Amino acid sequence: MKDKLIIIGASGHGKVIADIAIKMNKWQTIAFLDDDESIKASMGLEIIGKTADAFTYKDEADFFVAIGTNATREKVQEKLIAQGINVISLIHPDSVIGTDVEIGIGTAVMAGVVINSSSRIGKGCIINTCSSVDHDNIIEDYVHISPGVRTAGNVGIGKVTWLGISSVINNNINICSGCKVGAGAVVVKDITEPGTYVGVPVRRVDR
Ligand SMILES: CC(=O)SCCNC(=O)CCNC(=O)[C@H](O)C(C)(C)COP(=O)(O)OP(=O)(O)OC[C@H]1O[C@@H](n2cnc3c(N)ncnc32)[C@H](O)[C@@H]1OP(=O)(O)O
Repeated sequence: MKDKLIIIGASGHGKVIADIAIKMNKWQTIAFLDDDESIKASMGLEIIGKTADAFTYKDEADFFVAIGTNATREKVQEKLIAQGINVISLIHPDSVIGTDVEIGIGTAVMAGVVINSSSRIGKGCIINTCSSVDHDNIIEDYVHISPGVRTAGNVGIGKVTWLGISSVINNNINICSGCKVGAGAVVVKDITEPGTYVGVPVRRVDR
C-alpha cells in the first residue's frame, strides 16, 4: 500500500468513492485524475492530471477507477492492471461483509451495504449504497449493483450487467452478462439473453 491514492474520475460517483477513501483513513493524500480540463478540484481534493497520466504516478500511488459506466470502467481498469499499476478496493467502514466473502480488486462497497456469507464479488464492481447481496451470490467482474438493490440467496450476475436502483432478484436466479435491469424491476426467472429488462416481473424492452 502507498501513501497516496489517485481516483480516476471526479464526478458524483468519484466524490462518493473519495468519501469512502477518506473514511478508511489509510492514505495521507487523495487526488483525482479527470479528462475534463475545466474541473480543477472536487470536494477540496486536487485534480492532478488526466487518465493518460496514470502511469507517471505508478510507483507513488494506489489507484481506483471511479467511472460509473461499466464498460468504460472495465476498459480503464484493465489498462491500469496491464501497466502494473496497483488498483485497490474500497470498502466503506459502515458496510457489513460476511464470513467467506471474496471481493475483487477495484471494487467499491458503499455505505450501508450488506454482503452475506460465501458470496463472490468480482473485480471492478460497484456495490452501491444500501444494497444487499445475500449468501452464495456470484457477482462477476464490472457489475454495478445500484442503491437499494436486493439480491436473494444463490443469485448469479454476469459480467458488466447493471442492476438499476431498488431492483429485486429472487433466490436461485441467474442473469447473464451485458444486461440492464430497470429501476424497481423484479426478476423471477433467469435472464439468458443480453438486453434491457424492466417492470414487475421484468419484460424485455430493447427489441
Ligand atoms: C447513485 C446513482 O445514481 S446509481 C444509478 C441509479 N440509476 C438507475 O438505477 C437508473 C436505472 N435505469 C432505468 O431504469 C432505465 O430506465 C433503463 C436503463 C432500464 C432503460 O433506459 P432506456 O434504455 O433509455 O429506455 P427508455 O427510457 O427508452 O424506456 C424504454 C421503455 O421502458 C420503460 N421503462 C424504462 N425504465 C423503466 C423502469 N425502470 N420501470 C418500468 N418501465 C421502464 C419506458 O417507459 C419505455 O416504455 P415505452 O416504450 O412503453 O414508452
